[in-house]
Amino acid sequence: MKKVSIFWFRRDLRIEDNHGLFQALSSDVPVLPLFIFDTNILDRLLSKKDGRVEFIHQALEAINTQIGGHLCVKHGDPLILFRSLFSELEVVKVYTNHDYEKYGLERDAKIKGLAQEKGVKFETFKDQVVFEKDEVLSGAGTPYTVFTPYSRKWKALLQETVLPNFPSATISNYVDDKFNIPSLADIGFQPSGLVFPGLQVQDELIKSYAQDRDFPAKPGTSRLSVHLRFGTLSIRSLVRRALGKSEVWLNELIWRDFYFNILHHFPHISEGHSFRKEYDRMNWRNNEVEFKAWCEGKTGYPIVDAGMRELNATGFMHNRVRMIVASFLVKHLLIDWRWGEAYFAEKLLDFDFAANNGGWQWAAGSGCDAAPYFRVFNPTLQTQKFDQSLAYIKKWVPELQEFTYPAPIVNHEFARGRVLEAYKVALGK
Ligand SMILES: Cc1cc2nc3c(=O)[nH]c(=O)nc-3n(C[C@H](O)[C@H](O)[C@H](O)COP(=O)(O)OP(=O)(O)OC[C@H]3O[C@@H](n4cnc5c(N)ncnc54)[C@H](O)[C@@H]3O)c2cc1C
Repeated sequence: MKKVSIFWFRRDLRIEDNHGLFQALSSDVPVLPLFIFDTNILDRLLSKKDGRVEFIHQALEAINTQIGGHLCVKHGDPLILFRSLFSELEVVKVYTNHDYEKYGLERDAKIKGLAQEKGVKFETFKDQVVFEKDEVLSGAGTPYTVFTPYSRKWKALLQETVLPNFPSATISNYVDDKFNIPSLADIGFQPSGLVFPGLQVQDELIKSYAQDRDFPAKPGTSRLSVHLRFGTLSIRSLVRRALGKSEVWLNELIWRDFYFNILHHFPHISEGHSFRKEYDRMNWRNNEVEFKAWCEGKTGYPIVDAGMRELNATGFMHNRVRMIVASFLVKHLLIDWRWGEAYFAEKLLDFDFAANNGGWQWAAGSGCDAAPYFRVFNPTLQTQKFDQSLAYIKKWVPELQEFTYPAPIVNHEFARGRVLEAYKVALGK
């Protein structure tokens, strides 16, 4: 048997500037590039038209074309598949990039254990974030739980570091074998009908990001989140683009690192707990009819309905509107933030556990945020500020002026009083 190494693609679906892939290709041993459609993940998806699966499939086709057909794509349970790969091939080493999520960590520990049993090396690399784990700590050696001091330290560290650019696309030390990629239908999925955002962001957009980013009717944000989610773009390349052009956009990229940092240091958030555990005492109303109205964009609050309809139709929602709909679910309807978190997880193309959980806990006041629970967004004022001409709302709620459009599901002032009381009771204020 010929010796091979395996590079296992996961959230890093690109050839350019890929740390683990670069390390694998730089060794003498030919590399089998591998992707696994993991049935432990796919079997839990509710729709067979899930856009994320289609996005991944397209990214794999692109990689395979770029590397001349050498990409090996499998479908099944990674542990079982690695067991057969280790028996069919003389595998010297498995290379892959770090995963930070609960399932990924447990899966990697099992594969590493199996590799060790078979005498195969298993090594992972930092690729998905700029700084990870214990790299950004306070002077006292503790993790940051508030963004601003974290970002200050992050920026100071960046100044001391040369941000690497791994030339993985320039080395082609792949095995000779060529493979066919299974079709979407082969793995039990169908096209979603969604349009995926492009890979490009113009310098002009980055430069005017600070002025435009809060207005959902404007093309003022990059729409790169799905590419960062699946690694079709390198975070390092985007940080390089941001430097000197927009401090505000750079901060958004740092928020992403920040939430990975929270996930790493506070794993209880992966177990369904509030970041601030006292918030788990909240007594939610959890009215299912109201939850359905929120999901379907039928609350009678146009900005909330527009956001939910955008999400349902495109798999995307503008950040300002994500904050408004999340606040509305939690504060106006008194529905557990975990219900909203789960709905976003099902629908968002860019769904990422760390950012999504962080965003929802921020909205619920239970997260790592200096702003307290009593910030209750007023959807009407938010509309006046950020969609004054109603351009965004009219796009998604065309029946706004018609009698078919529902009356508000709840009165704002009443809801505000109700939620503040509920928080006071829960927190013993
Ligand atoms: C309730 C809620 C849930 C969210 N869920 C997710 C999620 O599942 N996945 C996700 O990627 N983002 C999530 N966000 C953050 C943010 O809304 C999206 O990253 C952003 O809207 C994506 O649009 P964009 O690519 O145009 O971002 P831009 O504004 O162009 O920002 C550039 C990149 O920075 C990162 N980023 C921006 N804002 C944040 C943030 N607040 N937290 C973490 N990263 C950020 C994203 O990777 C984004 O693509 C959530 C926010 C809220 C309030």
